[in-house]
Amino acid sequence: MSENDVEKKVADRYLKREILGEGTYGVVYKAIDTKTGQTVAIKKIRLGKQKEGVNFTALREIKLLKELKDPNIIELIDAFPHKGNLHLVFEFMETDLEAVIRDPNIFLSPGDIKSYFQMTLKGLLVCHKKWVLHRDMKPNNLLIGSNGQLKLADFGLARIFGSPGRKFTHQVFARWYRAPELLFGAKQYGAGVDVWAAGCIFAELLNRRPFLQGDSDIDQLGKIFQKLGTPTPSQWPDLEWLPDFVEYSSQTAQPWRKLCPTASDDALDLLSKLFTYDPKTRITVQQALEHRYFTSVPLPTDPAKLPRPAPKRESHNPRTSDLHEGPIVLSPKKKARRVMPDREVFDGNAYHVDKIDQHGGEIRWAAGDNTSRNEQVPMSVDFSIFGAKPMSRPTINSADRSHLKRKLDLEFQHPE
Ligand SMILES: Nc1ncnc2c1ncn2[C@@H]1O[C@H](COP(=O)(O)OP(=O)(O)OP(=O)(O)O)[C@@H](O)[C@H]1O
Repeated sequence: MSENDVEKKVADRYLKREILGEGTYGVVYKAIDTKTGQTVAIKKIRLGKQKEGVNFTALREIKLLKELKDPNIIELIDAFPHKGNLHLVFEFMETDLEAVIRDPNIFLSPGDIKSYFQMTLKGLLVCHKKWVLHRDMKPNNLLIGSNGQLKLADFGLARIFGSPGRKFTHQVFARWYRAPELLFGAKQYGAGVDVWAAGCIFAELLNRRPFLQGDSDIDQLGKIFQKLGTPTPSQWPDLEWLPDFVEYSSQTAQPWRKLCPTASDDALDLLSKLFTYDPKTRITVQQALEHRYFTSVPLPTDPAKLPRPAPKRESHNPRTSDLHEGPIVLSPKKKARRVMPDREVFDGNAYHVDKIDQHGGEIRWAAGDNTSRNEQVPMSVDFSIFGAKPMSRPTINSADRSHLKRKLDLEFQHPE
């Protein structure tokens, strides 16, 4: 049996349904796993031509993700290459935290907020215990299942496939959750970046609106300082050594009570610790979970009782309920909110940060890497070879993504 036959057989296990949307790494579509009958979400990532050889690091890290099994982490059920694309098969999730936060019909009680945030931290703790950072924590990456369980998604993808090009509109939103050390160009960073993002998500749950909405990296820092005050040398001794350090005019911190008026004292205390400027003294996820906020009344709501929006992708539509009919392409509503034309500025510096020394000293996006984030760098995967040296990080530009989408639509129209 040729390698292609093996690939085809694996791919045939899944019956493609409608497109769910398109994210930073490619198109995501709903599918049925014919082996188990389970509904799954398949993320299709273009790999490019095989001439680049093996991306051993990507394979190893995908394997690592597959092994990460936890109630608060989305399960990576399968991963396989097919027709030059890498397909990542995840359990299907009904909705996400962004949809919960934005739904005006949903009232979130203090216990509900506590429950959603506790599940977020529990998922993060599992990642951090395995020395894996999420690096792209934001409410739409926190998926929610039919039983109310919240699960971290898009976990580790930034590290495997590289940080997406700055021209993606998606990145505008990622910025709001970005820790100040990243905005100041830190080359080495740790779990604190996820803790900062978790703080932003917590404040967003409490206020029902994004907490720090900058429209450029510089503006993002401005927004942070405007609320939390400019960091003093005693608060963050190493700040001035960061590569992109610039001095901001001094501002004093606003009281937390004013920033999150509806929060309890315990919630405000936890918030202030999550937003510690110096990453070295920022609270850890473990410490955050041990904070008295989680043991004081009201206790976290049972996940099954949490309010959730109506499932955004019902299959009740008679046109989609028959597996043998052609798929309906659905564009999730929330994407509309993401398009912010003319706001993206490529400053060329602040995203030289995708390096971390958490996994055996590996540095990703080597310093001085001159690969433009706007260029396509094909990645190829050869599942039969191990031990080759890691390749450079690939990126997928928006032209590729449109191409990929067109191709996918064509495949739907002309099933093999
Ligand atoms: N496991 C899943 N179950 C159901 N829907 C999913 C799943 N994973 C992703 N989706 C949906 O597919 C679409 C694209 O998701 P993807 O994670 O690629 O991008 P995103 O979260 O919208 O943006 P970004 O790439 O910036 O995080 C979204 O509408 C998302 O809700």
